[in-house]
Amino acid sequence: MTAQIINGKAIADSMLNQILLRVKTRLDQGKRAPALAVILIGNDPASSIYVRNKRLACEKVGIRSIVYELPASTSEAELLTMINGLNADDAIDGILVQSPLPPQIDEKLVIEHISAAKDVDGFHPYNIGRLTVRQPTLRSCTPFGVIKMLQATGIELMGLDAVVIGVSNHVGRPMALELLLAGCTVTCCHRHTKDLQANVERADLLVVAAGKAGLVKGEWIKPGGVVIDIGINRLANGSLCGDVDFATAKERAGWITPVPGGVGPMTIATLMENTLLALELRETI
Ligand SMILES: NC(=O)C1=CN([C@@H]2O[C@H](COP(=O)(O)OP(=O)(O)OC[C@H]3O[C@@H](n4cnc5c(N)ncnc54)[C@H](OP(=O)(O)O)[C@@H]3O)[C@@H](O)[C@H]2O)C=CC1
Ligand SMILES: Nc1nc(=O)c2c([nH]1)NC[C@@H]1CN(c3ccc(C(=O)N[C@@H](CCC(=O)O)C(=O)O)cc3)C=[N+]21
Ligand SMILES: [Mg+2]
Repeated sequence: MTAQIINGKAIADSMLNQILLRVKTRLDQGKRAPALAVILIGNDPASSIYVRNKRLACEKVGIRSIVYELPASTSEAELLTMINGLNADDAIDGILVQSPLPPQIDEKLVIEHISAAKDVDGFHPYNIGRLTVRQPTLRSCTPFGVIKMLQATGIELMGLDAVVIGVSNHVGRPMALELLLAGCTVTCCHRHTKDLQANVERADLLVVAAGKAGLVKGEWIKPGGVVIDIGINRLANGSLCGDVDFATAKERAGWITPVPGGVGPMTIATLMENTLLALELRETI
């Protein structure tokens, strides 16, 4: 069997078109455009590319973006002061601090400092808690983007045996919570998992977010299963790949996402939607 490729880029583009229409409607009604503040600290080349992609997406959908580029030497106190200002600024709807951060800055502290109502990454413990108790508000962009991608593809999630590899706060954990909310039976795998292969082999739906090229062998995939590869790895030749051996996995899976062109564009489209939602939610209080 050869898998159907899930075209995340196309699904994300149609989401962006719908967001643009919603923003235009606001403008026609005399309301203002949403605004996203992005803080980039230091000059990690990958982070610079992602931030540029976020700014381009904002331009496509009519969201005002303000990118703050701060030196790698920025202190934690300086960053927290800047966040205070953005939290208090009524013209700002979303605040995103690009990770990773330099070692002198405690990421947990920074995330908790962002107003939960402006946490368009969905990383704040309040927003993670909302998802945990089945009352999601602002949902983490990558996991929620994966759910939207599966819905757009027409894949029924209720009752599936889902296996998530990777349990980070930003990706793996909220992914497992999203799948639980969607009615899957969820298994979480990590570095201490005894038999990764055995878990993968029984997955109707496999979601991989480890950041290790070649971690999942194509031969492990359950025939006809759904494979979502969140991993982004840059190879020595400059090309990108995921965590799953794509060429072999696609000969067994029913559905599979490519890297690039799979989950990445969905993450960015969901960030745009969250920014609009953050504005709408603040308008109702
Ligand atoms: N497509 C997109 O939109 C996005 C892609 N990414 C990509 O997704 C990947 C994961 O990101 P992130 O969660 O932030 O990464 P982290 O490094 O924070 O977390 C990786 C997780 O994978 C687990 N892991 C690592 N190696 C193994 C292994 N050999 N076996 C089992 N589990 C393992 C780790 O386990 P342990 O906790 O035990 O160490 C950890 O839980 C990266 O490639 C990143 O670039 C990230 C965000 C968005
Ligand atoms: N506060 C914060 N929020 C994030 O959401 C966040 C972050 N920090 N730090 C880094 C990770 C990574 N991430 C990606 C988003 C889009 C693509 C993406 O668009 N990828 C394209 C390829 C892009 C390329 O060519 O490099 C694709 O997969 O098709 C990738 C990775 C968001 N992250
Ligand atoms: Mg991480």
